[in-house]
This record gives sequence, structure tokens and C-alpha cells, in this order.
Amino acid sequence: MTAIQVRGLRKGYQNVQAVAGIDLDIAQGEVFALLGPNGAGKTTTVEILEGHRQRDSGTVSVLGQDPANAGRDWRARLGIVLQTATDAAELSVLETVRHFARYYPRPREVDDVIEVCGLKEKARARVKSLSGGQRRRLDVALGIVGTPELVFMDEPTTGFDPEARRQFWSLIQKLAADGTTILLTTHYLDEAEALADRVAVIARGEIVAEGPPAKLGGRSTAQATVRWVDNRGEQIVRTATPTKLVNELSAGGRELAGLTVSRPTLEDIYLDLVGEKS
Ligand SMILES: Nc1ncnc2c1ncn2[C@@H]1O[C@H](COP(=O)(O)OP(=O)(O)OP(=O)(O)O)[C@@H](O)[C@H]1O
Repeated sequence: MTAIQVRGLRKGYQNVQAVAGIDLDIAQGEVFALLGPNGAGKTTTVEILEGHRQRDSGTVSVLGQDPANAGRDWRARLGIVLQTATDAAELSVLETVRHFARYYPRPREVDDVIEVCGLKEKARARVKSLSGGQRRRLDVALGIVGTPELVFMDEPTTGFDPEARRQFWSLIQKLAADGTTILLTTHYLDEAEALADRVAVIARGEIVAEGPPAKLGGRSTAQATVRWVDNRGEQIVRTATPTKLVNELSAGGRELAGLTVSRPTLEDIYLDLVGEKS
């Protein structure tokens, strides 16, 4: 089943066409990442899907309804992790999560949410005493406490230390394994690669490429780069048949100094795609 379907979505501000005709199909249970440079139109797109922003034109269906006029029941099926951190408050982490849980008809167990978001040690701490990364974890906790079918996350791991990011990734993987659909925006390509079933790259309000991270922009069929060092210096050859080349070079069991075989990384492909458009 389709969780999100978008056709011809457009949204302009005074003098910017922020979203310039986007189509998207995201299946139920899929983890989908929107990538793109600052100002590409990711947040605008996500906010329209959340029902927080009006579109100029196009059709949008999110969990079977148009966000522009969907009601409270629909909203209770969504989880939203906003880009801005939760307001500093006098309440403790536990009280805050408990408070938000009351808004939902089917909340998760509050202690479980706190634990899975890595906030157990901080459960009784005041929100205003948390570090930036811990505040972000609280945002994530509030986004999932309602047992959402679909979670929107705008740059969820900005400000996380490397260990917290890994913990967050395993949280997303758990949610996805339970069938939750996740749409996230991120500037971390390793995050997209680790988490997303599919990614879309947005530049200047348009999708310039879409697909599984391993295949994006012809990545899986791109030529490999073989590098080694011989008495003439560093050698670099691009080839579709790297195994054959390495076999020939190492004929007779000759050891090749500095040998590497590489294919374009997601970052290489991304920079190519985004560079073309900017
Ligand atoms: N409320 C607004 N009023 C006017 N222009 C806006 C508004 N919100 C966004 N824009 C403009 O629309 C364009 C797209 O912005 P958007 O926030 O959707 O980008 P983004 O891809 O989420 O960027 P980032 O990675 O920096 O979060 C930008 O040029 C931005 O300046």
C-alpha cells in the first residue's frame, strides 16, 4: 500500500519557486530519505505533507488523505520530528514524554520510548538542562510516542555525537521492522545509505534522481577506479572490468603496491547530481 503519493507538487514564496513540480510514491513500511543542498525545498515539501504548509498546486495523499484538510484522527497516525528543538522547559524528560503521550489514542509505553531513545539516565532531568543532542533525542521520543504509522523526521541527527547517531539508526531500523513508514531529510549521506530503502535527491525544487542508495545515478553500473603504484608512480585506470585488470596486472603472483579498487560513493554521485543543477 502507498503511504505517500505526490503528483506535480508546487510551492512558491515571494520570489522563490521552492518546490517546482515534485512526484513521489512512498510505500507503507519504507524508509525514504530526501537529500539536497540547503534551500533545495526539502523542508517545504515535508511540511506540506505534514499539513503544516499550503501548497500552490499538485495532488497529495498521505495515509489516504489530503493533508490540507485532514483532521485530528489523521494527525494522530503521524509522528513528526521537527527541525527546531523542543522548547526548553521546567518539566523533566519523563513528564514531557508522558504529557505528549496523552494526546494520542494508542501511545507507546513511556518508559520504553525513553529507553529506546537513549534518555534513561536523563529521565528525571529537566528538559532545559539537556545538551543539544539529548534535546534532539527528546524530539525523536515525542515523535514516536504516539505509535505513528508514518514518521516525518527533518534532519533528525543534527547535533548528535557519532555514538548517538548509531543508536538513532538502530532505533529507525526497529521502527521500520515494525512496519512504520519513515520519511527523513538528512545532509549525512552515510545516514541515508545506512537507513534508506530509497532516496530522492532534490535540487532547486525538483527531484534530480531517485532510487536505492546503492543504485542512485547509475552507481551500481558505474566504472570502477583501479589505483596502484609502480615504478612510474601512481597509476589510475577506470574500467568496467576491474577483476580482469587486476588479474592481468598481478600475473604470476606479482604484488601490487597501494592497490585499491573503488566505485563512486553515494557522496560522489550526490555531488555530481547537485552540481549539475546549481
Ligand atoms: N516561509 C518562507 N518564506 C519565504 N521563503 C521561504 C520560506 N520557507 C522557505 N523559503 C525558501 O524556499 C526555499 C526552499 O527552502 P526549504 O526550507 O524548503 O529548503 P531545505 O531543502 O529544507 O533546506 P535546508 O537543507 O537548509 O533545511 C529556500 O530558498 C528558502 O529560502
